[in-house]
Amino acid sequence: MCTAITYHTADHYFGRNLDLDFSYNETVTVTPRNYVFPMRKVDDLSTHYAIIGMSTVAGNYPLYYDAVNEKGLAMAGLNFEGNAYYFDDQEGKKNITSFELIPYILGTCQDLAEAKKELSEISISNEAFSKDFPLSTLHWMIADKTGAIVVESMKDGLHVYDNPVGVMTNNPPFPIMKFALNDYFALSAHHKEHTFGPGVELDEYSRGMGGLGLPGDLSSKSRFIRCVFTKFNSQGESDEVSSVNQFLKILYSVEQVKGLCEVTPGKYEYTIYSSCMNQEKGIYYYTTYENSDIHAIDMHKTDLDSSELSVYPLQRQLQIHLDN
Ligand SMILES: C[C@H](CCC(=O)NCCS(=O)(=O)O)[C@H]1CC[C@H]2[C@@H]3[C@H](O)C[C@@H]4C[C@H](O)CC[C@]4(C)[C@H]3C[C@H](O)[C@]12C
Repeated sequence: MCTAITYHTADHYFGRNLDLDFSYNETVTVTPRNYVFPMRKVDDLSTHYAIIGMSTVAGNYPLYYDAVNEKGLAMAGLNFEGNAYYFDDQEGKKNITSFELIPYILGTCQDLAEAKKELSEISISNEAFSKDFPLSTLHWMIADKTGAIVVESMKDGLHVYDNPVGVMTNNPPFPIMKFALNDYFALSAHHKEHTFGPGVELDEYSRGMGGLGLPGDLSSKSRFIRCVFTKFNSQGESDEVSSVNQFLKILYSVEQVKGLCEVTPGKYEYTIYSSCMNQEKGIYYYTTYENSDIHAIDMHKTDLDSSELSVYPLQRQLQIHLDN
C-alpha cells in the first residue's frame, strides 16, 4: 500500500509513503536537462525539463517512483493491482510504457494543463523495462499548483480524473474511493452538540469524539479516508520547515508499522520511505523507516544543464542527539 498527497501553504508540496515489504535499492536521483531518455515507441527525449525524485537506477536509467520537475509539476506511481491494464501498441496513439510515464510527462509538460493534453494522446504500453524489472501495476497522481489528477489505465481505456482532495492510495478505482468519503459525512474535528437524536442524553467523556468512526486500519480505503480527514483538518504554519514537518505528519497518520500487514509468511509491508517535494523550490525531502531525521536534496544545487544523473543514496542510519 502507499499513500500520496498534495499540500500547500506559502509553497506547494507533493509526496508519498512508499509501503512495501522490500526495497529496490532506491535513491534520490536528479535527471538534468540534457540526459537522453531513451523511449521505446516515441522519439527519445534528448532535452527536457530537469527532474528530481526517487528512483531505482538500472543501467544508468532512472526508474522513477515519484518526482517533480523544475516547473513544479509532480507525479507519483502507486500500486493498482488487479485493475491496472496496459495495452499492445495502439495506432494513432503515443505508446508510452508504464515505467516511461513519469519521465515522459515530467520531461515534456510544465503544468497540469499540458499533462492532461499529453495524456489524451497516450496509451500505456505493456512493454516491460527488462526481465529483471517486469511490469508494475500502477496508477498515478499528478499535481501542480492548480490542482491534482489521477490517471488509471484499465481494460476499458485510460481514465483521467480530477482529484479535488489531493490524496491517492491504492484499490479500488478512484471514483469508488472518492465516493466512499460520503460515508464519513458526520466526522468532525470540532466540538459540537451531538446529533444522535433529540432527547438522548450522551456524555462527551473524551476529546476527539467528533472523529469516532474514522477508520484506523491499513487497508487502502481506510488510509484514503483517514488521510483526507487529517489533511483537511490539519493546522500548520507556512514557513518551509513547519510546512515540511506538517506534510510528513499527515503522511505519518497513514504510516505502516512493520508487523501489522503480512504479505507472505513472516514478511511485512511497511513504510520504507516518506517523501515531500517542494514544487516551487525543487527540493526533495525524505525520511526512511529506520531514520526519522529529514534529509533534503536541492535539484538547483546540481548542474541542471548536465547530461549525467546525480544519485544520492538514502541515509538510513538514525542519529540520536544526546542532550546530556
Ligand atoms: C510497489 C510500489 C508501490 C507501492 C505500493 O503501492 N505498494 C502497495 C502494495 S499493495 O497494493 O498493498 O499490494 C511501486 C511504486 C513505484 C514502482 C517502481 C517504479 O515503477 C520503477 C520500476 C518499474 C519497473 O517496471 C519495475 C520495478 C520498479 C522499481 C517499480 C517497482 C514497484 O512496482 C514500485 C516501487
